[in-house]
Amino acid sequence: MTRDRVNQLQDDEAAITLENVSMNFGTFTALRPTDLKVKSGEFLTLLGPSGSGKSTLLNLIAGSLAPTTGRILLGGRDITFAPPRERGIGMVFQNYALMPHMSVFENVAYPLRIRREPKDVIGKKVHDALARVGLEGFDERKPKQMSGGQQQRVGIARCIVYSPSIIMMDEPLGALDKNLREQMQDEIKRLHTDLGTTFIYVTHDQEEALNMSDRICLMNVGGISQLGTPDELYFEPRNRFVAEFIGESNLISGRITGRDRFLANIGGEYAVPSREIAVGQECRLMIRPERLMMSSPENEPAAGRNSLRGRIIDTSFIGGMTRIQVEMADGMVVTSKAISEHGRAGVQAGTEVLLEWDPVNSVVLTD
Ligand SMILES: Nc1ncnc2c1ncn2[C@@H]1O[C@H](COP(=O)(O)OP(=O)(O)OP(=O)(O)O)[C@@H](O)[C@H]1O
Repeated sequence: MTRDRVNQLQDDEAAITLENVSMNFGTFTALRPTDLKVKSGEFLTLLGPSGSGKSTLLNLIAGSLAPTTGRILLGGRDITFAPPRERGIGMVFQNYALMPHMSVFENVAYPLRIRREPKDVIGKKVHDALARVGLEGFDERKPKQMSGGQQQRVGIARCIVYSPSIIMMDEPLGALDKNLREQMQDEIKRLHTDLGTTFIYVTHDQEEALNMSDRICLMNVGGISQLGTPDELYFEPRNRFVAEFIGESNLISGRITGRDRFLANIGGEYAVPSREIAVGQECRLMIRPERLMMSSPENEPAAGRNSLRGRIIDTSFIGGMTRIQVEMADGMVVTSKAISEHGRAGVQAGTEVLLEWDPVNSVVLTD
């Protein structure tokens, strides 16, 4: 997804607004006071490690939890204490939560029966929903006669059948194997595009979040670490947690010595993108492994580039890319990544190399 697309989603068209929302369980704070605007029509992912507060935030929006402080607005309507059924928010769960004794048709029809829709309308809507998830002809099956992926498609059909204004999915692909997960990621993305509905999606899998989202809300210990597009989080991480959670990163500790100068603690001064940071401020310099260009140690770095010299201590072939670990004379180890080439020479352990990078491809992190 592009930033252009996210910019098209207007801020003032918030589907959900959280103002100062927090959640305590007894003396334990699961969610610190949080502000969040989910834009109408966007695919927003709540990403974070286990225990970071993703499900708590989702349950507050769904109405299965009431916040300790703050307000939750759906469109302009205050729903902070409204019961879940009055919110019109659809949910898809990791464990599918299907009714085992009911057929696929009856499971998907259930939300419409509760809403007392006429029989012929129910028949049409259920078949439309099943067609959208590729389950035509499965009406009479029972959930246990289906694979995990098929059961989750039923879960999704049951959610979209009554056209909720917001669809929330809590680790919906968590129980599926990798290939099926990737296939269903694409299906869910397509569904989001077709429906145009606001999606709020929970996962702890960063690749899934990068692949699917318009924006990612990265959470850590009960708070939002950064909210932004996938490329903002990858290229402009706000702090060390974001830099390490999203993708791989090299972090060099040191301090700022001038407007665009950085001195590493273990020695070596580097050019960095200029930022308003006080001279002397301790910080870390972050460089993504694929930005460290490797070449022969006889080479001189190109003008304006930073460089390190070291020795390869390990390489791992990971398909399209090869990870190369390089140790400097002072013991610091950095990781470089290069496009794999069949039978490539010169990347075996023990080889001396020059690593260089353009300062614009590094980020100074102050916390
Ligand atoms: N009902 C509860 N009572 C007490 N503590 C709770 C309760 N629900 C959640 N917590 C705690 O709140 C914190 C956040 O939990 P939450 O389920 O929101 O995390 P999560 O990011 O969704 O994690 P996971 O990826 O493991 O599902 C955790 O430390 C959890 O133990």
